[in-house]
Amino acid sequence: MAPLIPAGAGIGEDHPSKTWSFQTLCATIYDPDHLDQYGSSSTPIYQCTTFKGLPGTKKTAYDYSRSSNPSRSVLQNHLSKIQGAKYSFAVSTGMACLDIITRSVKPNEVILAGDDIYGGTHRLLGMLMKNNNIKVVHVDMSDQKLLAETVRQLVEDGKQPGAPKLGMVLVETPTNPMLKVIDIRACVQSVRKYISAEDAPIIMDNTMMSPALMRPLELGVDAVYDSATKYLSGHHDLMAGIIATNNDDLAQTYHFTINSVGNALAPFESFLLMRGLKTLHIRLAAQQLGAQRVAEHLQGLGFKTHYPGLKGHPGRDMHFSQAKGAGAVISFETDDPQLSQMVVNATRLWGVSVSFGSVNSLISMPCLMSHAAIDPKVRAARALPENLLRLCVGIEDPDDLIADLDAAFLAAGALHKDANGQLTRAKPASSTAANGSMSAPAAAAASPASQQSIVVSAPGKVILFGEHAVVHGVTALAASVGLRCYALVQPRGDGKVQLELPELKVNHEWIIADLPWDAVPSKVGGLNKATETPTELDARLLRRIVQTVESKAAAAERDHASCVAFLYLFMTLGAKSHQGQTFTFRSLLPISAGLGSSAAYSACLASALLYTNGVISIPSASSPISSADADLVNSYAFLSERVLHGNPSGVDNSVAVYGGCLTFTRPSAPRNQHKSNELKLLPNVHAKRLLLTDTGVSRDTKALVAGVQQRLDQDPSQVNAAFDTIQKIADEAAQLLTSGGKDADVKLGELMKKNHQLLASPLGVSHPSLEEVRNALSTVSPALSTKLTGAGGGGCAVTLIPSGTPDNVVSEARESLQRLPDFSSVHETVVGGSGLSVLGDVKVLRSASVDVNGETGEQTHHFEGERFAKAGLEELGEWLEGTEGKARQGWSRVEQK
Ligand SMILES: Nc1ncnc2c1ncn2[C@@H]1O[C@H](COP(=O)(O)OP(=O)(O)O)[C@@H](O)[C@H]1O
Ligand SMILES: C[C@@](O)(CCOP(=O)(O)O)CC(=O)O
Repeated sequence: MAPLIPAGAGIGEDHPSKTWSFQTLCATIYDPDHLDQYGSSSTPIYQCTTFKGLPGTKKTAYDYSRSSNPSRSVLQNHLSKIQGAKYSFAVSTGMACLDIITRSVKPNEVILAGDDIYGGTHRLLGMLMKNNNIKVVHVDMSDQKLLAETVRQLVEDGKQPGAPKLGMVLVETPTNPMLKVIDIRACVQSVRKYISAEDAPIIMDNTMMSPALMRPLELGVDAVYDSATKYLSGHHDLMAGIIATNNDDLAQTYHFTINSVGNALAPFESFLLMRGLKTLHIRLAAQQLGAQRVAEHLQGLGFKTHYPGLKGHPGRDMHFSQAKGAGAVISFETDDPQLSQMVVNATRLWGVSVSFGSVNSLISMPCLMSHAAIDPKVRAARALPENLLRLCVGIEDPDDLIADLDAAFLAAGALHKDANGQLTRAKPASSTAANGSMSAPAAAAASPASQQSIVVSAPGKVILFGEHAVVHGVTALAASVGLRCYALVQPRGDGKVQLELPELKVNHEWIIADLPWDAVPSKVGGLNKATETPTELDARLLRRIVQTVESKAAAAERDHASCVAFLYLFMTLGAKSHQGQTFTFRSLLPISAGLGSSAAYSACLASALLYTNGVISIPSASSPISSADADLVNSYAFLSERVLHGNPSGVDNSVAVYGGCLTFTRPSAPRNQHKSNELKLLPNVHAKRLLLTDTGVSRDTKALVAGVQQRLDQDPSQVNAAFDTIQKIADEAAQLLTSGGKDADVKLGELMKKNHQLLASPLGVSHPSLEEVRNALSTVSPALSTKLTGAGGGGCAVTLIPSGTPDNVVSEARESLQRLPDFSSVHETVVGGSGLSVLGDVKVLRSASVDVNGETGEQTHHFEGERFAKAGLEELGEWLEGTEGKARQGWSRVEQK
């Protein structure tokens, strides 16, 4: 028969191990009950489920591995030695320990727990409350008086017939993640004053300290558990939990439960844990030294830092009276959740991950990660700052860890470097209450942008003059049109990113952690995203993204480029640790018709990512988007355009972002001496009516731009002369558009025709379908001047409808277009209109339908994500923008420069 409960060390009183130090004990697995027949120097793995033989014989000390297994027995005996415990149990995870321990709490009993606890503990306690009618009371256990009074009250209340009785006390010190210190001896004393261990055992989670630093059984608690996934194993390569107790009854109960439930640690994990334990002492000593250095550095920089090793940490002396060291977990506050997120994103050496205790250093935001299971309101009530960062220091060189943190602070704008190279803390953008915690509404308001749903939108454009020439430094005159692209971003929690493109009939999904993050160059990862934009595409990152996309979209497919641009910006602005998002793009603009659908897509993509990564703040309803934010969106939109188009001029994305009617000149010596893009918004442009005719002939902007470059290389004098003329045309047109005057429309029409001729030859970008449109319309009325717009080669033509044109001429024009062989659609629009827009409060889009939960009476209002993806284009436009008589309120629009 297998041993019911694993025995203790099993060594005689006179064995020298009785005097060995912890360090020696850890490294020495000595177990006379399990001598290996071959004298193997490490304990073999008994990878078997059953053991042969009849019960009761010597051969059959074991029968079934769920009940006991030699690999686990050796581990448990070793654990008993290093914990100074009579009984130790090894199970599948730390949470499994709590599950086993809390199974003895009965319905209508109370578990008294701390108020700063791990999110997983909170979740399990919540489950017990919901399913088992167990009550949970949280109290700040670092407040001795409050704790004693709460215990007294609970015991007193429990005396009433039918009233809930105190059944267990759950303690952890230092707390996770605020590192609050609890006086264990005093806690035991105040609980035992009112209630016995039999009625209410005191259980301690010792994961933050491990037996290397604290032995809670010696301080009087009844049972202790550790997540052995952390320090005890130390390499982030196994999940395990351990329970220890000196109490015979508790040991019997735990053993019975583990055997019944079947969550004992498997043989291979037992072997791995034993291997990790041998270096526990030395690892933690090194980690602790590093943690002290890092904590002092953070405090020196002016961050509110929580670490028991710091002078002035509340309860520090108490901590050192019950523990041998301060551990290697630190938390600190930046006072700004978005800033914290940027810091996390900018670190390189610190792994962004939950958990702690590994030899590698980790950084995390508890409220988004380990403690996300706790409702934000509860977190706020427990004074857990949303901006809190948690560091788990590994065994790396502390100098490297500090240098990496400083670089991340600088990149995120949390620190400034002065002329002498001195680092000083930058004033946080949004500050919290003096104690660093926030009220519930403030916490909700500061909830990370990545958790918010938003809709962004950007218009298409029509180039009235100067397309193609603009790539080579000539001024283009362009205006936004009424047709727009919209993007809806919705948070999700499964670590996946989804890209839904209904217009292209595709829906792709990637696991964020599986994206090629290793290819993100440090110069991109380390950029201060709020002030800097990568100017060049990184060839390696692009290549790796193309490879990633290839499994979903073939290179020849239209969505291929959309996916590559999407992932390029997602990885440039986001982080591997992202919790997940769904992006849905809808385009009211015809795609690939020369109306700038790609630029509108790029502007939506850039702004959606900048907003939801917290790089820029989502404006409150209806307040304008600042021109600084618009500039940043424009620079990232240009990056996306570069992915889509190779060598774009930047005019399209500028119109998509700023809207209105503008001239745009790109720096290009010797044609102009500009140092950066010159963008001039044309004021007071009269509402010119335009017809936009889509020939339906698809073409490729990238190829057409490259074709013009080829002609320029082959015949520079002729092509440059054409560019000179186009420059004059654009200048004159800008004058006419702003000053108006007699015959302005006639003159503008003439200029359009002239510009078209030059695009046809020598630039060579017209197409028979475009010439047919021009002929058809000039036959209807010679007053209708038409030119190609955008890249040409098909796509769209733009026609100026001079003021005073009778309606029947416009209808006739439409009819004649319908008769053309190459014709897709015709839209009437006016020049100008708003640029980038954001709807931060998507609640306004919620339908009237409300679900009421029968049990709780809670109401769920539906934001119709599905409607966004599926609505017809006309319905979508009216839903998002409202109708003429009743425009949708709440949109924030770009301030006109
Ligand atoms: N709504 C959209 N969804 C996905 N991709 C889009 C969307 N709009 C544009 N694109 C991308 O932009 C490309 C079109 O760019 P381009 O040929 O320059 O046409 P346009 O003149 O309309 O900008 C598409 O092939 C696609 O990759
Ligand atoms: C041909 C060009 O001048 C405009 C391209 O516009 P579109 O992609 O056809 O919408 C190229 C550019 O400016 O980047």
